[in-house]
Amino acid sequence: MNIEKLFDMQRGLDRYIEEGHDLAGKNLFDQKVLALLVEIGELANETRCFKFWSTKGPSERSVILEEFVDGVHFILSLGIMGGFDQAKPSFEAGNVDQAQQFILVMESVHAFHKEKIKSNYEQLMNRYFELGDLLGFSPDEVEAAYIAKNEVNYERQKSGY
Ligand SMILES: O=c1ccn([C@H]2C[C@H](O)[C@@H](COP(=O)(O)OP(=O)(O)OP(=O)(O)O)O2)c(=O)[nH]1
Repeated sequence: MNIEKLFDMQRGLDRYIEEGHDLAGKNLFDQKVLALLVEIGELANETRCFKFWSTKGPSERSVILEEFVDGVHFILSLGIMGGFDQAKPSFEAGNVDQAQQFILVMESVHAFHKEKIKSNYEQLMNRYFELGDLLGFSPDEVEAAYIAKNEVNYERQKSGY
């Protein structure tokens, strides 16, 4: 995965969205942190990994991957805002299950929100990409899905979404 390229694409999209909504220069940190938490919740819902009370299976892989890369967008965006866009993720998950990894990711979001420092950002990025590994996505698949969704995001902005 070419993470520098994804940071560049994210920078362009963020600028485009902010200019289009007259938000240039506005501090959107809290909104982006909440957006990321919501995306993580939506992702967990699609995997159904915590629904021990149900026999229904997860959503289609492509649906889960698209939710996953929505979160990638907000993680990159937060890294750009904080000046941490040199970060490089690790991809290998530890010995935890999906539900545990979701909780680790959410804890990292809160830690980064409390203290906007490089080590907290790196932990968040690593844990999120490790979650992708646990969900069965390769770095190249994540990159391709990110690029596709980035394009969709431009189209949605252009169509007044
Ligand atoms: O400053 C921003 C704001 C948004 N996005 C992207 C991230 C994500 O890929 C998408 C927002 O998520 P989604 O497509 O789920 O939008 P929604 O408004 O929640 O969609 P829906 O109404 O379909 O649930 O916009 C950015 O990259 N930068």
